[in-house]
Amino acid sequence: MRAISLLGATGSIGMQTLDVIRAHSNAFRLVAFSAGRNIEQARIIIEQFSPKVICVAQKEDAERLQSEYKGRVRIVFGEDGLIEVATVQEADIVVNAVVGSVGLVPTLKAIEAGKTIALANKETLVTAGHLVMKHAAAYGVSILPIDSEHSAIFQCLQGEKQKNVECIILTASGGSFRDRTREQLQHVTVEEALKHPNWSMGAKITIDSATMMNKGLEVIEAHWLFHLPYEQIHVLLHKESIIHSMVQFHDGSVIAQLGTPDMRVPIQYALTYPDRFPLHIERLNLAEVATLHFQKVDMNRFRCLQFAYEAGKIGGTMPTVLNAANEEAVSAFLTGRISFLAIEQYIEQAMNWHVPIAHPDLETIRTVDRETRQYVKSLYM
Ligand SMILES: NC(=O)C1=CN([C@@H]2O[C@H](COP(=O)(O)OP(=O)(O)OC[C@H]3O[C@@H](n4cnc5c(N)ncnc54)[C@H](OP(=O)(O)O)[C@@H]3O)[C@@H](O)[C@H]2O)C=CC1
Ligand SMILES: CC(=O)[C@@H](O)[C@H](O)COP(=O)(O)O
Ligand SMILES: [Mn+2]
Repeated sequence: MRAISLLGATGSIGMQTLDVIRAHSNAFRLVAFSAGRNIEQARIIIEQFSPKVICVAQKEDAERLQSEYKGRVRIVFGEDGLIEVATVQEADIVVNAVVGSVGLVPTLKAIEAGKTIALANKETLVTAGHLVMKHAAAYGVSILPIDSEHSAIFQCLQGEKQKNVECIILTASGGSFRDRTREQLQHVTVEEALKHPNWSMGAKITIDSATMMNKGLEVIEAHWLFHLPYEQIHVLLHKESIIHSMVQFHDGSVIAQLGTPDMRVPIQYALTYPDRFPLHIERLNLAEVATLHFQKVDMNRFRCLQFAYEAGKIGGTMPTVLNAANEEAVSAFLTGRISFLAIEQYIEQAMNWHVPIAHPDLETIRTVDRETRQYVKSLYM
């Protein structure tokens, strides 16, 4: 029986993780989880899974819940609460499915506590991949990817030697505006941006897919997870999201992982690794699909992807700035304060404003994250 602590249980990845736990209740049990502000959903999860400890974002919500569940569940809140959930003694695996760089410190603390990390929260690796990977190596902890492309690559690499990898190819759907010109992007709405063609996901990542920043974040995530230079990480447009990513080897062989787009596959693989459990999802029928499409990415059309490659290659605190600027700009777009194209404009301005610091420690990362958010806010407030 594997004991799981789940950060971000009320979100898209969180709820699908609960589906997997429910489907294999003989193999997994939920011992702790975190929610943000969705207290109604938190109550349902408490009733179904009877965890030991849960964390919510706000102190008032924690106090209210604690009086409801007195003597049954310990309720904590804020960043200290997230750390408590991430380090709860009973947990073997911590699934990190919160959105944003708020996931960084709980991940570091979970590593220190010796937990296996199943990582969906890509912002953690983008903002401080060097710290996370160094920490994981020092504490002998595995970081298992949940992001579909990285799970695909991880699966393709099983039994392979790192030295034989020529490059990896991340597939990209192109997001909600794949077929629109830059001219047509000027007046797009939040509602249109939130319609991803293939995946049902949280709001922030859906906007990231539309700007292609999602693929940019994934390039940096892949750099850290698979120890590859940026020159060996490629992106290919593939509108069907059936090939989840590929690895090309020095002998010219290309190994790909395919499947219908369903995040329960990579979530479950991270929880069962190195085993595989049955999963009752729609099977891929290639005869029915008949045709798969591929296209070169136009970096001028998808500027955020270009910014991510640049930030990754500069390194130091520049990926922290890329991530923080993106989080702030996406939040401003989602709340109707800036236009869709202003997202990339503010990220570019933040990267031009920042003087990168090499080999930043955690304190520096946190300072740069905070200052970048203030800088981006100053551009539209
Ligand atoms: N959705 C997907 O299919 C995929 C997602 N990912 C990555 O996984 C992560 C989660 O994505 P997704 O599930 O879509 O996101 P959602 O927005 O659906 O869920 C986010 C979760 O984080 C919680 N949360 C939000 N802000 C805070 C905060 N400040 N403090 C504590 N908890 C917070 C939310 O709580 P509440 O709702 O209660 O407020 C919710 O539980 C992201 O990093 C994303 O990029 C990667 C691949 C695929
Ligand atoms: C499901 C998943 O992993 C997302 O990151 C997905 O890949 C988004 O798709 P695109 O960014 O390719 O549009
Ligand atoms: Mn992905």
